[in-house]
Order: sequence, then C-alpha cells, then structure tokens
Amino acid sequence: MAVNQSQLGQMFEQVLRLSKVDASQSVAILKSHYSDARTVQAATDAALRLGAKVYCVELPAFNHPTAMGNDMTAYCGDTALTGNIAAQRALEAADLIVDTMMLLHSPEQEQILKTGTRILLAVEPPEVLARMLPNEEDKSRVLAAAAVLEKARMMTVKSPAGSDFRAPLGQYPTVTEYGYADEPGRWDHWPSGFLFTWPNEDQAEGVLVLDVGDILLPFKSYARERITLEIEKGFVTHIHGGFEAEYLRDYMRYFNDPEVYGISHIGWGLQPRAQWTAMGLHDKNDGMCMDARAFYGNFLFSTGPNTEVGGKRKTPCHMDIALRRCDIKVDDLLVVAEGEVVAPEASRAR
Ligand SMILES: O=c1ccc(O)c[nH]1
Ligand SMILES: [Fe+2]
Repeated sequence: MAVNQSQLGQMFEQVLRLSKVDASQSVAILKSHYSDARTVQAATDAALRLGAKVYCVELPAFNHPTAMGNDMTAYCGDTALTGNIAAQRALEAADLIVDTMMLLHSPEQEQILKTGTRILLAVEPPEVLARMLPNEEDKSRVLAAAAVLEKARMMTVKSPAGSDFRAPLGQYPTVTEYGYADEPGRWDHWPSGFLFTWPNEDQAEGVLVLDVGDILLPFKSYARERITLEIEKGFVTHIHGGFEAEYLRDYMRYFNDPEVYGISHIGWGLQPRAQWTAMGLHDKNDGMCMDARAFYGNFLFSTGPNTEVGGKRKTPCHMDIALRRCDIKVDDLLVVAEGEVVAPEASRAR
C-alpha cells in the first residue's frame, strides 16, 4: 500500500513531538542522494510545523569498494560522514538529527551523541514506518524489559532446534530502541521496539542453531535449512550446515577480518506490530527490514562491530540474525518462552 504525503507528514509530526521537538529546538535533516525524498520532505515539514529551526545536511554518498548489496547495514563503520569534520560540526550543532542516510555503527555517530545531540534514524519505507508508528506504550514496555536486562549478569538462550548459548553480561550497557529520540544524547530508530546488550568481551559461548524460518540480515533471507554456529570465547568458531551455511561462511570470509566473527548485540523483540512474515513481502532494497529485528519474542543476535558501546571491534561486516521459538533467560528470569514474551509483565503487549 502507498502512504500519502499528508499522512507521512502527520506521522512525522507525532514522532518528532514524542522526540521533544518544539520551537526551542533546531533540527538537522541528514540526507544523501539515496534518501527517500518523501521521508526528507515529511520530516522537514513536520519539524517546521512544530516551530523548530530546520536545516539540511546533504552528504555525497560513500561507497567502499568491497561493499556488496544496497542494504545500509551490510557495510558498517565508514560512512559519508567519515573524515568530514565540517559536516560533523554542523550536525553536532543540532538538538535533533533526523538521519535518512544511516550513520548507525559509525564512530562519528557516537561522537555526535556525546555532545548531547539526539539522533532519530528513519530509512524504512513509509509503509513500514506507518505500520510501526511508535507510541508511549512501546517505550514503557521496552524500558520495563531494560530494567531487568541492565542488572543481569548472564543471558542464556535455548531452543527446540538445539541452541544452547550463554553470554556473561555487565561489561556493556543495555540499549533500548522504542522509535523516538526524546532524551539528550539518545539515538533511536523509527521503526523499532526491542532491546539489547553485548556479551562481555571474549566470554560468550555455546551453540546457536538457526532453524528453518529464522532470518539472516542483510541477506534478507529466511533459512530453509538449519545452520549451526559454534561459539567459543565470544567468537563464532564453526558454521555447520548445507548450502546456506556455506553461503554464510563464504560471505563472512570475504571480509578477510577475524573480527567479523565476534558476537555483537544480543537481545529480544518487543514490537507486536512488527511481523516475521513482512520480509517476504518486500524487495531486498526496501530498507533494512526492521520487522525482522523487532518482531515480538524473537531472539536477535548479531556479529561484528561493537564500537557503539566503546568496544574495540570496528569491522564492516554486520550480520543481524533473528531466531524464533527460543527460551531466553536473563539471570534466572525467563523473559521469552518458545518465542512468547512472558516477563517482565510490564513488557508484554498481549
Ligand atoms: O535499529 C537497528 C538497526 C540495525 C542494527 O544493527 C541495530 N539496530
Ligand atoms: Fe545489528
């Protein structure tokens, strides 16, 4: 379905209002040639209607010669902003940046946030934005789960397919995504609705089995056969299976960087308006498929960079992998049981 420009503008007005945009604020619209012009226009109009001082920062697109595909999460770390100090200063001057070109997983994003500037990423198609328009209930549910995760010292994941994974926690913070950037220095992503942290360096271990139907990003594929990952001392050491395991092995080996095998963010989905099925209805170039990252009750784990929390792994290869039907325990609390959110009660949506 198509979203008309007026509706997209009204949605941006709701999300920017939730992001505390008003006449006291300056809003920078960050864009490149590949930004969705409808999104740029809607964000600009909405910020103006809210009385903010609005300006645009347009950056020439950045392409690394080894990057493959158009998914903006496929090559992380270096961006169009890398090394462009003048543009970074212009962005740091804003109270809020609406990012329509994707700075995520870049050191520059962290530097900008440290100045107190807020960032809202919005690169999904308008139809996806509309289906997961954020609200304050999303925030309270995600924060309820975060209150448990930020105190935890261990995350364990088991599944009928054979996953048996343990991640000692505490070295890194918990990150929440609820769809709007309402606190100084906060980054958020519309659409979202999930939370995560990172395992203590070199301590995650066990086995993660991708079962049929589990999702691999940025491939934007549903696994059609099982893929087994062995994890030792925080790194994937073996990838077993058939063709799809071979494809994953080949893709990761291509980057010729041992750090691509490091376990990155781990967490679970809390967005009931995100659907496991949605990816099958979109082209691979339709955004980054936040449905897969946010669908209610998933176990989302990832590999590669951990710079956004001060980690030392700045590697370009970032896999986001969403598993269904897992049991996720945070210390002794079962938060997800076979893919259904069971605790804390305040995080449940149904
Ligand atoms: O919203 C996002 C998107 C991608 C990612 O890796 C994390 N969070
Ligand atoms: Fe990720």
